[in-house]
Amino acid sequence: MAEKRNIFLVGPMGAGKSTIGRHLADMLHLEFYDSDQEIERRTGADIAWVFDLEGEEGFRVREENVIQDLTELQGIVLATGGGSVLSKETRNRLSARGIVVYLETPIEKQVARTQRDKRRPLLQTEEAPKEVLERLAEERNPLYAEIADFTVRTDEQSARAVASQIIDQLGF
Ligand SMILES: Nc1ncnc2c1ncn2[C@@H]1O[C@H](COP(=O)(O)OP(=O)(O)OP(=O)(O)O)[C@@H](O)[C@H]1O
Ligand SMILES: O=C(O)C1=C[C@@H](O)[C@@H](O)[C@H](O)C1
Ligand SMILES: [Mg+2]
Repeated sequence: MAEKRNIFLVGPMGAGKSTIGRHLADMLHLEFYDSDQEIERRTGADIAWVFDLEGEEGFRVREENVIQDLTELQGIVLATGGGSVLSKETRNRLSARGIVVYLETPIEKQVARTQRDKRRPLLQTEEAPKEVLERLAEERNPLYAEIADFTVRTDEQSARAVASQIIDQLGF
């Protein structure tokens, strides 16, 4: 049987990877996975707890392992964690095992979309969320772009409309 293709969504916090990923999977009849949710399922703890107990370093090891396992599957949509691309191993895996879509959105939108949700430990600091997001963007945006097959903006249309646009660009 022909190999079923995977779609991997990358991009920063609040870009809409989890939300758009669910729509995409529904529309394409593919399985949906989210690396953050998978870490929570495996540990029985939420992301904030994992950061508290194991630090960001421990979280990144778990994230790399989860993505390693999930990229063995076929016919999935995977919403990756915003910092997962920091791992070269993960970037290589994503590039090799599926079509990588970079979801891009302005920092102001990221701030608005993440401000009511306290589940992102990197934004629960003294530093203003906008500054944290700008700092992360500087380091990570080139990494998202490096592995992206194509990029889609998520601030101009609804999540469902973005999913449709992605399907058009995938050509299947
Ligand atoms: N056009 C849109 N596309 C995607 N998400 C949107 C859109 N408009 C509003 N949102 C909202 O933005 C919020 C953040 O989206 P989501 O949690 O999917 O981001 P994420 O990229 O998965 O972030 P993280 O990396 O932190 O997991 C959600 O509450 C979602 O409903
Ligand atoms: O951008 C990041 O580093 C993160 C994004 C989220 O998806 C989670 O993986 C976690 O909150 C860290
Ligand atoms: Mg998410």
